[in-house]
Amino acid sequence: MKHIPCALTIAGTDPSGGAGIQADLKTFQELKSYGMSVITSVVAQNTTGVQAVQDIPPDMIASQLESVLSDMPVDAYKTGMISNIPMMEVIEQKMAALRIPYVMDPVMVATSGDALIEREARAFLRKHLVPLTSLITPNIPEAEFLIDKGIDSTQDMKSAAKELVHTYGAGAALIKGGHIEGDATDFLYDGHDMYAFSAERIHTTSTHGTGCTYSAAITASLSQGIPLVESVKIAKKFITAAIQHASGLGEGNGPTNHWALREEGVKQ
Ligand SMILES: Nc1ncnc2c1ncn2[C@@H]1O[C@H](COP(=O)(O)OP(=O)(O)O)[C@@H](O)[C@H]1O
Ligand SMILES: Cc1ncc(COP(=O)(O)O)c(N)n1
Repeated sequence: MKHIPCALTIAGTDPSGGAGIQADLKTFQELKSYGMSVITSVVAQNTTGVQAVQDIPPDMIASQLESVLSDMPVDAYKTGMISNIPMMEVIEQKMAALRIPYVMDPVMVATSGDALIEREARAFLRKHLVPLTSLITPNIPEAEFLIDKGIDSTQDMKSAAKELVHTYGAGAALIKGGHIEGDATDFLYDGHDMYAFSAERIHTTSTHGTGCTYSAAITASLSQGIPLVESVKIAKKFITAAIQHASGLGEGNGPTNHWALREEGVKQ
C-alpha cells in the first residue's frame, strides 16, 4: 500500500477557521498531506480578536498525543500556541525522542494583539523546546523576545536567525518579515547558509493566521520528504497566494484563502 505523508499539528483552535488548528489542517489538506491534530487550548476567537481561552489539561494533551503516536505514522509535526509550562513539559516528554522534522511557530500574540502565552512560559519554550526543532519560524516581535534584542533592519533579522541556531540550538531559523517596512522578505538560516524568500508586500488587512498557515505549509512539505529550503519556497508561494486572494471575511483582520494556490493552478 502507498504511504500517505502524515503531518501533525499541536496547537490551539480558531472557531472562525483562519488560524490555529483549523488553518493548519486546511493547509495540510491543500498540500496533500494527511492532517492530524492535538489541541492545546480551545480559543474563542474570530477576526476581531480573542474572546476567551480554555486551556486543555496537560494530561489530556498527553492522552491525545498517545492516541496519535500509538496508532498513526507521523512524518513531520508543528507546534503553534502552547500557553503554559506544564503543556510544554508534556510535549517535550512525548516528542523529544522522535527523529522527524519539527517546525515550531513560537506563537505569542495574535494578530489582534491578544497574548496567547503566559509570560514565564516564554523562557521555558526557549530552553526546552527550541533545541528540539528542525525549524523555528518567529515573526519579528517573537524573534525579539527570543533573543532579547530589538530587530530594526534586515541585517538584524539575519543576525537573529543565526543567534537562534548557534546560541539557542534551533535546527534552523526563519525570521518572517511581515512586521517590518518594505517587501515581505523572510530570512532562513540553516546553520550554514542564509536564504531570502521575498514577495511584494500586499496592502491588506487579511493577515489573521498567516504565521499558522505558513508554518503548516512548511510542515506539509517536510512530511513529504522535501528538503527544507525547497519546503520554505513552496510555503512562501502558498502563503503569498493565500494573502493575495483573501476573501475579506469577518469584521476585523480577515483570514487568508487556503485554496488560492489551487485556483491559481487551475487558471494557469
Ligand atoms: N502584507 C503582506 N504581504 C505579503 N506577505 C506578507 C504580508 N504580511 C505577512 N506576509 C508574509 O506572511 C508570512 C507570515 O509572516 P508574519 O505575518 O510576519 O507572521 P505572523 O502571522 O506570525 O505574524 C511571511 O512569509 C510574511 O513575509
Ligand atoms: C490558536 C491560535 N494560534 C495562533 C494564532 C496566531 O495567529 P497569526 O498566525 O495571525 O499570528 C491565533 N490567532 N490563534
